[in-house]
Amino acid sequence: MQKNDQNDNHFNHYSPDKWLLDNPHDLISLKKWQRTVNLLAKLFDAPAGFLVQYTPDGFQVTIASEQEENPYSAGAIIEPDANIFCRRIVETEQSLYVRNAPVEPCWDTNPEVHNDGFVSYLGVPVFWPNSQPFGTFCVMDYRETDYDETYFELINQLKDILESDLHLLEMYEQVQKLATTDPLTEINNRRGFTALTKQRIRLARRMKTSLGLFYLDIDQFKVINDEHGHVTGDKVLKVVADALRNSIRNSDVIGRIGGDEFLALVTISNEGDEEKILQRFTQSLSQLQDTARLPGFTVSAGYAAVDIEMSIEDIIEIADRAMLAKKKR
Ligand SMILES: Nc1nc2c(ncn2[C@@H]2O[C@H](COP(=O)(O)OP(=O)(O)OP(=O)(O)O)[C@@H](O)[C@H]2O)c(=O)[nH]1
Repeated sequence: MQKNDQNDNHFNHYSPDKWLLDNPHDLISLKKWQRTVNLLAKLFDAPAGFLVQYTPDGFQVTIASEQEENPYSAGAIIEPDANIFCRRIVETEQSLYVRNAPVEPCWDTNPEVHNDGFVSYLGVPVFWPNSQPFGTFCVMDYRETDYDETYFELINQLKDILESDLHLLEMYEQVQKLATTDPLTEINNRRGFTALTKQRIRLARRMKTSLGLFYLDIDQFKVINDEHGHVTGDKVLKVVADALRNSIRNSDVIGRIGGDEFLALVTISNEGDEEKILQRFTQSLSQLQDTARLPGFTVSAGYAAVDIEMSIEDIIEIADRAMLAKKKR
């Protein structure tokens, strides 16, 4: 079982490793970006303007100016090791102006030059707010060009518009993360868990998959706090969250919904999966408990098969009752 990927069971729509086009969001107006890229091409009297995103998978055209002479459209992906102009920008994090590429041997293997026939390129790096490169904002021409200082200012001004949108997106992500994450264990809080669970139930309805819900509660947690102090109590909570993380799949959802209460929504593919998950949890918990040299403690777990017609609150109630029935006192 692989370590759980925070991106999948948290609300994390954006990261420098994901294509922005695959994660459309109301906050970003792609129409506005389209107008900005069209304007860039128009002001430069260039046949092609682009906003290009870079990820380890390569370069993706996020926006392409809408002109007949432009051979690339939004969504086009170029291999990460292709000798394209944008790659140089991402590597150096510097602007690049090539007036006449065919006379520069370093561009001989650039498909934009030898396949598409582009001659001139001007591009600037676009950054995420954390200073990681998002990609490039650029214009290309089939003719040799001689842009003056005004053009450099212009492309940088237009780029600022795009970067301020990326900033807004990042701030939104941060606020959403704060609102949905338990700061101690860094797993979902009740709000985050409920919202993600609703999504997963909708998906299960469509895909006709089965889900189950675990309700876990640490036994005598008050006594741990009273006898060993709150710092140890906090460590116990973190270890329980880590053991849960280690026992589930990427697409499962875990959360801390109260002081010492946890929930896990899991996909059930085969009969008996729930017992295997619980076994993995118990094993991982005991290992982590030993490593962290924590006082011995146990966790009671209740399980309910999810009836997708029921409300989440009712399903939680059933799992809670199952947990209480097993509670070690
Ligand atoms: N260290 C620590 N303790 C917490 C936190 N949040 C809640 N608690 C404590 O968790 C304890 C929960 O106590 P109870 O609800 O009585 O649960 P319990 O002692 O595990 O009893 P049973 O569930 O019946 O086994 C309370 O003493 C809370 O003060 C936290 O973030 N950190």
